[in-house]
Amino acid sequence: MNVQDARRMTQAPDTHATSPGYMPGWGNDFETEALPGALPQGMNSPQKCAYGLYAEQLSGTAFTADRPERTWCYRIRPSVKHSARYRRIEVPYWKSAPHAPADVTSLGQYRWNPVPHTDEPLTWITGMRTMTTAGDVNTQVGMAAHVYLVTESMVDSYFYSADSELLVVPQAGRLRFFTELGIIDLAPKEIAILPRGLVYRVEVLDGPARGFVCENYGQKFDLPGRGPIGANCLANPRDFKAPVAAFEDREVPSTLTIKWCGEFHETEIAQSPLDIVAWHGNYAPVKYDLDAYCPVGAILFDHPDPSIFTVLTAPSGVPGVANIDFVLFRERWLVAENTFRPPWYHKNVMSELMGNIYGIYDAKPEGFVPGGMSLHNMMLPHGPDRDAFEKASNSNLGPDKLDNTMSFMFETRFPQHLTEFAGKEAPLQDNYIDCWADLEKHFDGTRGGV
Ligand SMILES: O=C(O)Cc1cc(O)ccc1O
Ligand SMILES: [Fe+2]
Repeated sequence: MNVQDARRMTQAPDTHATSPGYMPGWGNDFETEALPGALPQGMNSPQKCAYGLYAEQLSGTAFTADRPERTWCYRIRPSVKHSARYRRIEVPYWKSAPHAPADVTSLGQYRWNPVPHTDEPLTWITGMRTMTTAGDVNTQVGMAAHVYLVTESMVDSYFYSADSELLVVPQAGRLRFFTELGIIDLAPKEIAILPRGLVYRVEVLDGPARGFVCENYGQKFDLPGRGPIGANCLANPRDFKAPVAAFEDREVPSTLTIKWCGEFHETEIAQSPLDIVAWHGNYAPVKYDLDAYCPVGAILFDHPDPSIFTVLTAPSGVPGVANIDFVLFRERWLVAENTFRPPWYHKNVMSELMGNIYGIYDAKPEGFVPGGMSLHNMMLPHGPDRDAFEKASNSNLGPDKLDNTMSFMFETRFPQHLTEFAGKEAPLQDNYIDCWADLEKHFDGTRGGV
């Protein structure tokens, strides 16, 4: 294809690629071009780039990082070309740490029903509802947990977060993330990571859409070390998919919204910023199918720590203590003998925020419903509800499949603070702690053994 033909192909429709394509592998050094020959070979900064493109680097780690993560982009215009100064805007429901409202207490066991949609049309930006924040966005530690309610596509409107990478966990509906580096379509049972600094717009493919977001202010998510498990199982690198290059050549007045130090700013731009024709590098968005997660568990007795179900971990700088672990409780066989099989009762120095994607969670057969969330904050006791305890203590133990279940946990070393939304507007279950009220005293001091 010659250059003229290739250019024509980008004219109608405006978008060069309308269905996504993906490249497999976690942390690979990818290369991809939407037009042939757009990617310089053997160097990054040629004096003139093919097709009259501009070269621009996106640095996701410091220049001097041991394993730098950066991507070279070949784009129609450099992203510095926008036509207005940044001006502050209000996005009232998207909060950042530190944020601990005085009239909301975070000390407690909390559970919410699914946050319902309303008649209000909401985009990815206006539909973000922060539930908790932890750490400090300015010092780049901690996280925020959000629910998103999205009914409308972003039109001539683009967004990036300078504060964070976003881990997106859909629960209902399908979304398209048209990013600078390509297109990711996302449905429930999949997750995506949108790196810090990457521009995108979000379209509704099948709405309304609801899901969860973990906003990571700190060091990027990585695959956990598998230790004695060895080289396979859990999340395998090849199941992560980065998009192939896709671009738009559209000259329409547009807005670009930036989240920066917890504040939102807007600028005008005369064209679509999604104009990267080719790129190479290892700093890219990815998606992952949670059905590809291969759980490893107890095959004789006892209940291991949930860290065996870690999909991704974001380090905090302290070895073994994560800024965030993303943990998946999916379908699996329970075979442990002579064992209380559900999660045990415990208090944890880490703070556990859980969400239900579908089905029933074994420790909470009632009340923790798809789309719902719970929070067991730092050092606050929790565990199976009364019915789960009685059932698991008395059932005949054969091999048992936990079917139709997918829940997850955002676990952080920092206490999580409820927002006003989480404490006052979201459908908080006021009676949650009653699920433990009927736990009986079984103690009999005259009887040894069981
Ligand atoms: O609290 C929870 O339900 C999450 C959890 C699950 C598990 O299997 C062990 C510990 C734990 O915190
Ligand atoms: Fe727990």
